[in-house]
Amino acid sequence: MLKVKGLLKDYKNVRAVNDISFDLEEGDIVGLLGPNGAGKSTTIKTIAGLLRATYGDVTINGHKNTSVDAKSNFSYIPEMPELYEMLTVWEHIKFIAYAYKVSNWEEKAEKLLRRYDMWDRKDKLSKELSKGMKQKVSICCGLLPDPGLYLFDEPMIGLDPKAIRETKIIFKELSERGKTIFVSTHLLDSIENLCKRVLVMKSGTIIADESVDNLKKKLGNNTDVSLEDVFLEVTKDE
Ligand SMILES: Nc1ncnc2c1ncn2[C@@H]1O[C@H](COP(=O)(O)OP(=O)(O)OP(=O)(O)O)[C@@H](O)[C@H]1O
Repeated sequence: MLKVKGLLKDYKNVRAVNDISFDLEEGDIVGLLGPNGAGKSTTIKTIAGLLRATYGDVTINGHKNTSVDAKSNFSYIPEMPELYEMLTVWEHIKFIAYAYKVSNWEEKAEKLLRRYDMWDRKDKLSKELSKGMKQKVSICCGLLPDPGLYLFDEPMIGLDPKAIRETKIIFKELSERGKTIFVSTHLLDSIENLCKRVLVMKSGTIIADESVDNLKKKLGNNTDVSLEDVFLEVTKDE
């Protein structure tokens, strides 16, 4: 579904992503972990085509990531929700529905907004929403077109516990329907039981690409070991 080959991204004087390669298959939920500045957001933005790769190839369902065919087959949900201040929640949803030609969109949108406790706020302007509410709208907009691939950058930040739980349930439902989810996060316990596989980045490179179980085994197969323990161990400075 997603193929990343030899991806390298330089900002002026900074090599943010240094020659990374990986593939994601249909139905995968893969976590992208790493300390601050590791290159997670840059990787996701480059896959989404918002940043131009310095080198390397990214394909989505066999199509180059910047092509229209690829763009119609993924949703990118950014770290900071980017909404139009003077549009209401419902107008955002309608905009996405029209842009992606979503059939039966009103019914789907109502279900999504209800799941995120946003139905009663559908006529509010986005500038009147809290940070968490904006995040919920951003997630609903990403979910509405029902693409094959979801790129989530820190989706849980700012969400209340109920919305975090709902998001995890939605991830599972999407995966069961063969959708692919690539999710960066620092909230390790939020994905521990969700992602079978994690990529760990540090200083622009992938230092681990394994199942959570395998990573735990590397720490002695202790059943008390958490993903947080594993993360701190693999990312510690030598
Ligand atoms: N617009 C930019 N211009 C120059 N350097 C940048 C820019 N954006 C990010 N960087 C640098 O690229 C590197 C990777 O940043 P990135 O935001 O991808 O990391 P991250 O893993 O998402 O971090 P965080 O967990 O803090 O969100 C860092 O060294 C950062 O300082």
